[in-house]
Amino acid sequence: MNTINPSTTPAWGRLVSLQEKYKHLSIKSLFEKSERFERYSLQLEDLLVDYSKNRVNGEIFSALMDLARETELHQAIESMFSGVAINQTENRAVLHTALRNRSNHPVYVDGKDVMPEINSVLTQMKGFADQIHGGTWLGYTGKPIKSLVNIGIGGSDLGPVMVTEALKPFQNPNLEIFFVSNVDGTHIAETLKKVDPETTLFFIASKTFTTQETMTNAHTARSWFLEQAKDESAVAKHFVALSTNSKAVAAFGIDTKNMFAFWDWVGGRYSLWSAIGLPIACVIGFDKFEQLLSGAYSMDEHFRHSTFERNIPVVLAMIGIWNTNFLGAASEAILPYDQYLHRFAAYFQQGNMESNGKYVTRQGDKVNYSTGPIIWGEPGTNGQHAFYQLIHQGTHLIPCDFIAPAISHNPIGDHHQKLLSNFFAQTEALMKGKPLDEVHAEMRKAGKSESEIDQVAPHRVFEGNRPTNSILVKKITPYTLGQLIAMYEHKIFVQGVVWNIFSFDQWGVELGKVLANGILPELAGEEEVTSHDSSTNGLINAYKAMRK
Ligand SMILES: O=P(O)(O)OC[C@H]1O[C@@H](O)[C@@H](O)[C@@H](O)[C@@H]1O
Repeated sequence: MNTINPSTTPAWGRLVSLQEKYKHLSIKSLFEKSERFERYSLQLEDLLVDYSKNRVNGEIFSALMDLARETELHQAIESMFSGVAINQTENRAVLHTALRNRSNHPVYVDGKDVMPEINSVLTQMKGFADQIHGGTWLGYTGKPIKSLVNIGIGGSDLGPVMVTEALKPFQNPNLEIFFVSNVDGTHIAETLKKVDPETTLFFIASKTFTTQETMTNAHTARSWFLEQAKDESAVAKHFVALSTNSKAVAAFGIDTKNMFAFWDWVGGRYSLWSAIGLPIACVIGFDKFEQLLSGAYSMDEHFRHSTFERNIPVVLAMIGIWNTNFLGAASEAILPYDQYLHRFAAYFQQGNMESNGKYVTRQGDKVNYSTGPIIWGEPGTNGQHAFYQLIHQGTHLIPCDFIAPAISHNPIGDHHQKLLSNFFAQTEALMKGKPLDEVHAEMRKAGKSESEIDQVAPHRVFEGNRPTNSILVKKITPYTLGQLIAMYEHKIFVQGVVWNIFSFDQWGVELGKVLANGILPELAGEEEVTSHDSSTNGLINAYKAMRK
């Protein structure tokens, strides 16, 4: 990977001047040109991305595209797809795209084509998913599996949770799925209350198979299971492992023939396309899982081969960079107008923040510009009645992505039209705002007194000019969901390339883990702890006193 500091490129310099030149640029005024929507929207099959409601004009857009070129994005894209070890701090390739490479053309890592291994795990997954989905995999007392429990955390949890929720309309009604991630005993305890050991299958999902939370929950699940089954040999019918670590899987007591492998070149937060996706394949069926892969593949092809100006992930990423680095936005909201997508923002909170929450450049210095934004969001319309106040009238600039399907899986009465009327109205409102004279006129019309108008009118003003993207898909299907996920994955990738950071490691999660491991034995006895600063000592000792 190159080590170009984006802030030293000519394009960045131009963007700095453009920011000054267009500091009063109003999005509304950009719409005086009638072809704005046609020029500033892109379509890939049934996915439409409208980025016209951004504070971006032709000059800014072309400087952003130049910035992508000057930071050698094209070479970086090729390096990722072709298996170069671009995750340099871990010396690994980054090949979630190979997992969904439906062309099956060879992809080489260290001179070896990885496609045969990928295909062989997919075949193994199909064999297993068909039995679970078809009700022919039987538990130790001969009953079909009804309940699936995925035990995993971070990337080994969020993807399968998000996708199984998003694709609930495609779920086999004979199966129910649960996810246990938190080491808080409540999570596993409440889940185990709902399932029967005779008809439950546990997926122990962990890339490393060493993660404290997952191993703790897995051991608890195993003990709970054996209390009833009383026979170690029954474990094989009820526990499977999704991991890269066959030794640790065997040591846990799961037969490696019940292990579904993946590889170190699959990042945790990019792993739902790998064996980590097995629970998805079980509940929606393997054919639908393949459609999810195909959707992602279609976005991969679009991303790899489209010119930057017509490239959806590139355009979204560069507009995000404009908002972050030139307009000063510190966060981005993802707002799906689809209840099934209720975990979508949480999924990309990890995807984005673990990937691009970095202040060290690829050459090891501190960056002199902002990097990854804070990602958050909830489904519309719920968010409208909660936090949109701040998006409309707060002091922070919060660029938002609005996502909606044209066709609902639940076309009841006029629910969907009401939902979508809000989807359309919000981006319009955020752009147009409402000036003081309009508020005055409205209040006068409503017969308000002049003193009331003076007092209240300023509070009813919306300054508008708040940037949004609108993403409309025909329907949420495995295919379109695959496209949407891959679109955001590549957006994150592009931004990491431009920001000159390493997007595929996550050293920032380590320190807390190490300190917790040191504290754990200190919590065992009654003696006073003195090994930390006075706050940490004070808290630990207060905890010990309280638990007596
Ligand atoms: O899949 P395992 O190895 O259990 O890791 C689970 C998660 O752990 C966290 O600390 C992060 O590193 C995540 O990226 C990862 O997805």
